[in-house]
Amino acid sequence: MPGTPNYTGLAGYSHDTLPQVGVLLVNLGTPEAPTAAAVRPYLAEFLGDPRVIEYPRLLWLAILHGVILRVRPKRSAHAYARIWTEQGSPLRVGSEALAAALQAELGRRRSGPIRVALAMRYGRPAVAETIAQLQREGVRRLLVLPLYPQYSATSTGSVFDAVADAVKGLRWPPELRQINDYHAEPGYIAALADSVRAHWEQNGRGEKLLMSFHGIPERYVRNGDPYFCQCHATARLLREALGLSEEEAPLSFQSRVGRERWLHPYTDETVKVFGKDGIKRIDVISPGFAVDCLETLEEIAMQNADFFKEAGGETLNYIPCLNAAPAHVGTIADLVLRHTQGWPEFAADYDAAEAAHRLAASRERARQVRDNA
Ligand SMILES: C=CC1=C(C)c2cc3[nH]c(cc4nc(cc5[nH]c(cc1n2)c(C)c5CCC(=O)O)C(CCC(=O)O)=C4C)c(C)c3C=C
Ligand SMILES: [Fe+2]
Ligand SMILES: [Fe+2]
Repeated sequence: MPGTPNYTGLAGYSHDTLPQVGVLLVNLGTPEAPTAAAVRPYLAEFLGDPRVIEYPRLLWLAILHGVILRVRPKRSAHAYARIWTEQGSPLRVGSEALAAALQAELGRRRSGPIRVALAMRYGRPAVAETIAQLQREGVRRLLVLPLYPQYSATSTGSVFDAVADAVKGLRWPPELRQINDYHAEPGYIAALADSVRAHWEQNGRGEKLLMSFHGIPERYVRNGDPYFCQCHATARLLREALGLSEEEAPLSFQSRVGRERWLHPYTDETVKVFGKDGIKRIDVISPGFAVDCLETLEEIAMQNADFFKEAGGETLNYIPCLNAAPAHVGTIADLVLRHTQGWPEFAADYDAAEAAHRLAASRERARQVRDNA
């Protein structure tokens, strides 16, 4: 029996629409405002994601809604207020700038039609609404690029879930490709190394270069998450690029939540040990974040800087994320070009003018067939 369609689609399909390639950048998401009222729904969605908290479901939802969402939003809002800008949350501002710069860079490097869009895994613009919008704009092939250099089921895996959910409801899903990670991408490592050298030139050099990555529960790694290994690989490659030893440039994990054991060593404990050991000056970089956010600007540059000083240190210099720096945009564009190879509209020899010409000719033939009928 006909009724409401089970799948959404675009009415009025016509053979003469030029298909487009789309690139969907996805970052974590961030609250709409630095207030408890705005942080609560964001945290409810984030911490309600079974990829993030792998715990017996009903028990966890009871703890989340009964305890955590009553306490944490206020505390988090206070932290967000310390880094909020006139344009909004740094994570949003930085991600939007990166997406705009990538669109411009791809336009310079390829003549084929390509549309870059940005979605957030939690909050807005949501992955599903962004994919629907891309479809309306004619995107038939879609490359998904989560803005997480290292793969984790909790971050990248969750983005893939959201994409799968979004296309499940579509009558004609786009052709899909997904980038798992870019933790060892040579251009990415070189861009990080250059940013460290530039920082040293401008600010002088600390006694240590601490590479701090977002942590995850150790249990997830035991159960097969490659995140720990990929963080170590990024750290080793960055050390090699800078000619530093493991002692000069150690690795640590930040941002743990809850009582479970997370990946070690912890960033806060590490900077405290440095301070106690008489180290006066350290540099900290976060090679697991594409753009600056709460975890870098507040947790590293403010909180951990305080921990270091309280323990006897003098200066913690935070080295910013690559954000929309040209070297970062260039390496992401390289990734996109490599992963879209073979897609006709995006091939090296694609000629947009020729395609438009052929399209016009086919439209004209269709009109003649109609008129003769
Ligand atoms: C409790 C579990 C969490 C896991 C697992 C986790 C993994 C994870 N997170 C990022 C990137 C970011 N996390 C950010 C903030 C943030 N992370 C958690 C919890 C987990 N993250 C919370 C509760 C928060 C919110 C802030 C707070 O209340 O402390 C951010 C910054 C967001 C912003 O708005 O600026 C990023 C980015 C990765 C890459 C990751 C796994 C590898
Ligand atoms: Fe996180
Ligand atoms: Fe944090």
